Amino acid sequence: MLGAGSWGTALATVIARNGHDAALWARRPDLAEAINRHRENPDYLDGFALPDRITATADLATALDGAKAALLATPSSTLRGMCQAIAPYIPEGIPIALACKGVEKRTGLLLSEVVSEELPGHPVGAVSGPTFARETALDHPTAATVAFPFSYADRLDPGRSPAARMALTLSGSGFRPYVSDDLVGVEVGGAVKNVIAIACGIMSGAGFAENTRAALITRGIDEMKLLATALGGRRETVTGLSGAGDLTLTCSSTTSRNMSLGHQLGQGIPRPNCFDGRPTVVEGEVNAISVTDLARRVGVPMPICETVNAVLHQGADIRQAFSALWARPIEAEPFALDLSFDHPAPQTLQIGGSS
Ligand SMILES: NC(=O)C1=CN([C@@H]2O[C@H](COP(=O)(O)OP(=O)(O)OC[C@H]3O[C@@H](n4cnc5c(N)ncnc54)[C@H](O)[C@@H]3O)[C@@H](O)[C@H]2O)C=CC1
Ligand SMILES: O=C(CO)COP(=O)(O)O
Repeated sequence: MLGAGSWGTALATVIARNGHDAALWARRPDLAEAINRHRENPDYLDGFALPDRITATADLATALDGAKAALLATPSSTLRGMCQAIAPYIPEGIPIALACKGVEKRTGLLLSEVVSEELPGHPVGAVSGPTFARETALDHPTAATVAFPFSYADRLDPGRSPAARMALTLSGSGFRPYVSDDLVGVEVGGAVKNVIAIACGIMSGAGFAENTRAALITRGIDEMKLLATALGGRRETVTGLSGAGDLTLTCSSTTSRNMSLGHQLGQGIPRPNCFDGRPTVVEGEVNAISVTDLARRVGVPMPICETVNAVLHQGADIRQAFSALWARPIEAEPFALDLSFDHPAPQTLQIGGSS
């Protein structure tokens, strides 16, 4: 497990609890030492006792020595550098699963494409779904999708496919994996849901409530569907755990860092003061840029993601941006129906709610 943040630690716990040895790579030697000494990750999952089969190390060669599979659980923005760093040590041909979610900012590549570019010759997939780290570590009933493209040989013998083997490794009392061959659909869901969660947070922080959240979730699913299908993924995948499932979780409470960031911004807290000024991984923040860039490139309208990007990165005013989002010309649902008729002038939303 490459990355000893909250998610890497939780997934390593799932694997170790299932009776496998899990090497957990931490960037900082002092954290690796603290994990081994205290059987706890004090920085990212404090108060939770780690299984004995987890061994932390800050040395990549040690972490990957004899590995049967590798999971990448560092922030998406660090992924290419991580792949380059592990290239000399990763055993030939082992499956690599992404546990991080996003689209690369500079290139607009899906994270699996980044891994394949840097580490050719490995099956590359993803583990993605509605999975808060602490609940997963506590073995709360949790379900997620394990997605790898299926080769012809995998179809003939699915039980030996990388997806099935990864799913079997993760499958335990509380953790229930599902298997998919639609990696594109799964990755798009994981990248987009964080941006939509920021939108939900902004609106709740600004004083709006459940109608608004349900609208953003539902229209967010539509944005996911359009991007996934434009990139060759399947619509049905977007209604699964890695799409609608994760979107629902992430947009439901400020346990989500993405929802929480939006909520604080919606309350008028300046970005530098959010999370009390602590640096926090908020994937939707950087992915607001990469997702909207990618959407424009493939010609897909994603107005919610565009609005979040405008607020976070282009200095747009929350009230004006979200008013404009709500006042867009009437559209058809589903999107395919061709509509055109006169539309009234945009109205301004009453941020802070109206009584
Ligand atoms: N926390 C959660 O509930 C879940 C998180 N994820 C995803 O997992 C990924 C990691 O997130 P968390 O573990 O939650 O973050 P975290 O904030 O708990 O930990 C971040 C980790 O990344 C490491 N890191 C930071 N900068 C780095 C760099 N330049 N190079 C290498 N490592 C670096 C940190 O040392 C730390 O181990 C994200 O993509 C997130 O969306 C996915 C599912 C659930
Ligand atoms: O991806 C997650 C849950 O599936 C974690 O969401 P946050 O990064 O918003 O906390």
